[in-house]
Amino acid sequence: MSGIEQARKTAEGLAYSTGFGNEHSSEAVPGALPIGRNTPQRAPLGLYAEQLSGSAFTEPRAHNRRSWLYRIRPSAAHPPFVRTDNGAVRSAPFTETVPDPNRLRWDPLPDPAPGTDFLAGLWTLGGNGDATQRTGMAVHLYHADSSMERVFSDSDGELLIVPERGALLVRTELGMLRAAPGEVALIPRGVRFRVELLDATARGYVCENYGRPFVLPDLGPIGANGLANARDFRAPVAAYEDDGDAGRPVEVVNKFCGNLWSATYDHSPLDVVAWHGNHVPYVYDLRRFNVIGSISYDHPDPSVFTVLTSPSDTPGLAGVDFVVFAPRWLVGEDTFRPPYFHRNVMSEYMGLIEGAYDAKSAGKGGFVAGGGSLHNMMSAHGPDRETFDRASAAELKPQKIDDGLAFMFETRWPVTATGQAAGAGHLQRGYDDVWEGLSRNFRP
Ligand SMILES: O=C(O)Cc1cc(O)ccc1O
Ligand SMILES: [Fe+2]
Repeated sequence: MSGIEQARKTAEGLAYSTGFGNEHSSEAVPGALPIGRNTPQRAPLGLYAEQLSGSAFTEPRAHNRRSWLYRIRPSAAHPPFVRTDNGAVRSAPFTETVPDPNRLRWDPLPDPAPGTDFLAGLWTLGGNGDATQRTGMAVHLYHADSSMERVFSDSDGELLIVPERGALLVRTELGMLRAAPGEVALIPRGVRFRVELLDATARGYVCENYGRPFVLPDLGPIGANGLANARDFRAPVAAYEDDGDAGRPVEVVNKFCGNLWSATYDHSPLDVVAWHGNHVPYVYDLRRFNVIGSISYDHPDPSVFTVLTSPSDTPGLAGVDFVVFAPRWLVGEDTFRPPYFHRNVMSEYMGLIEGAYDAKSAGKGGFVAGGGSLHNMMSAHGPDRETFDRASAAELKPQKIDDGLAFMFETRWPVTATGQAAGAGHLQRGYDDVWEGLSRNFRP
């Protein structure tokens, strides 16, 4: 059986524990999870107890995040990490280019060189903030044709993985997740994981969130239900790798304050037999998103499409929001239905998982799946000319938008491109032209 077939067989039978932000618990071997205490004098079955903290010990209960892991070897037993090649990974602060007020758009990444795993194929587009201050975010893309054999963890932030092509099997310390295009997977800060490919190639986007962990947005007058529902988030159940007494060499790569560091362990660190807690990875199917929109007139702001938000200390002001443009009905009367022209104090990176986006043409050289656009703070954007002309003249019958899945990472600070993104061959030259020819129609 090929590696891909084996991984697919494993992924098919995955079990999950549901809910968002709740306390989960799981044991892969009966009796592995201590009952009634976290650190018994001797943990069950000869395991080592370890706490993994995603928040300061003293943060309010509503923000407090930690998981207790019961593992075959303690994480502390490892050789020194040494710097390794950062590849195409860049981190905040982003200083390779100056922040650009222009609208920018990229075609998809070119195919990866043979033998590229998820980590080698991680390519940073840009970002903001400072990884050492736990502020801001980075936009990465990835392309891969090989499963990781090494293990990765990110001390700088949580990783929201948005597959666009190819399903992934993500083996984490807390268990396995399957994430296919249309789903998103989140790996919390510090959790070690390995990405295996379930298809021949994989491609997608990653939001690295240096700031406060993503949570579900408040619903206000929407009420107790809607948008992304908590019960549709799936955390893994415990699953562990046991290399026996002899062990085996496993490379572990850690992203720390912007650089990659590597150590070769004598065993797999994915050796957690039982765990409980709320600092957990999860997967969410974007097709489960309950879309709320206008049923009278006008185009609502896209904040109604927020799946996850990373709050700042200012109420309503997110470090970064993850927003999805999912299939929905448009029924607005006397309304220009696609996104309006606008200039936004927040900065918008948009990607396309499949099909088309209702503000942009999707043809070659347009906004295509795997590509992305960056509309930085206050930059003027909105429907391209083709969309404006079509939507201004359209007959306003109820209309189902179900030919695409787009998303946005919307962030409070401008996104500064990396040198490789600003100079990329796949940066579209002449993006401004999509707004050319919007004719003067003023007839006083
Ligand atoms: O620019 C975009 O396409 C994203 C967007 C969508 C929308 O429906 C309203 C505002 C907005 O920024
Ligand atoms: Fe916008």
